Amino acid sequence: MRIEAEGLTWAVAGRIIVRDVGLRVESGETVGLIGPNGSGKSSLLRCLAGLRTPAAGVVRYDGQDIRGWSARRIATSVAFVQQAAEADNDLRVADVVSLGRTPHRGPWRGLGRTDRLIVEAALERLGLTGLRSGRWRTLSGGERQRTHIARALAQQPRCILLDEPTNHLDVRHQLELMDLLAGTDQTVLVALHDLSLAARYCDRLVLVHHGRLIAGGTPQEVLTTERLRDVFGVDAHLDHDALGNTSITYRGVAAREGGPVRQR
Ligand SMILES: Nc1ncnc2c1ncn2[C@@H]1O[C@H](COP(=O)(O)OP(=O)(O)OP(=O)(O)O)[C@@H](O)[C@H]1O
Repeated sequence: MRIEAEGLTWAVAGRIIVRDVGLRVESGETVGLIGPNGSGKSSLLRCLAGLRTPAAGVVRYDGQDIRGWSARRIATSVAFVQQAAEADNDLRVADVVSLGRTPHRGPWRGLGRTDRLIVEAALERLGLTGLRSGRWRTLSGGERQRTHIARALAQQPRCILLDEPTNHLDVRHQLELMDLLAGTDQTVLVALHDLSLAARYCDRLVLVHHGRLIAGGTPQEVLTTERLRDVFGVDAHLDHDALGNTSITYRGVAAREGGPVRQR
């Protein structure tokens, strides 16, 4: 599914948070959304997931304006894995993942055989089969995060939006998740702070700064020493090899004009 935004603007309490964003993620692409803290990544993802009403502009799924769509209709197309997603404390892992089937069945109907198979497959893909009976309140941060990603997969959306899905994961689980996202046929837009992961796994990156989309393209095109300094405030050395891999060595916080130089 293609997901796009045109002239998208969202404001709260008189402050513009997402400013005139034009973005297009093609069917099957894995696109990384990068930008410093507070630049508007989560807000943009929420607008794209239909959770925020834009002040201006439009969000389209496969060319269709989603204005007026019900939450359920949106959820059959798009799954959103939020940063600090919560779930009822008493639920078991498998129950949380089963919630992903709700848009397809309605809240009060039990799971059918196909639903159960889909839930089992999602548990397995996130390595949660052994934890299926674990209680939510007993899970680690990373286990909760994987559970929410499994719920999103069980939803069988055509597009997955993820907000910092790797922040609680150990290195192996980070790589497994990124492999999964890059390998799926679904359209993926994923906000990431880890620029090396973003460069390694994403087909394209889009860079948000002060609510505006200021750059988009291949990781090699978007990640430059100038942007790392000007947008992220760090001095870094970038190596883009012939195979398209990028390695980033951070040297320190970029010196502010008139400020102290802090380098290691
Ligand atoms: N509901 C809201 N009410 C008031 N301010 C908000 C609201 N949602 C977001 N903001 C503000 O909008 C700005 C962008 O926030 P957002 O969470 O979209 O950024 P982000 O790029 O995802 O940040 P981070 O990388 O820290 O998660 C922040 O200054 C935040 O305080």
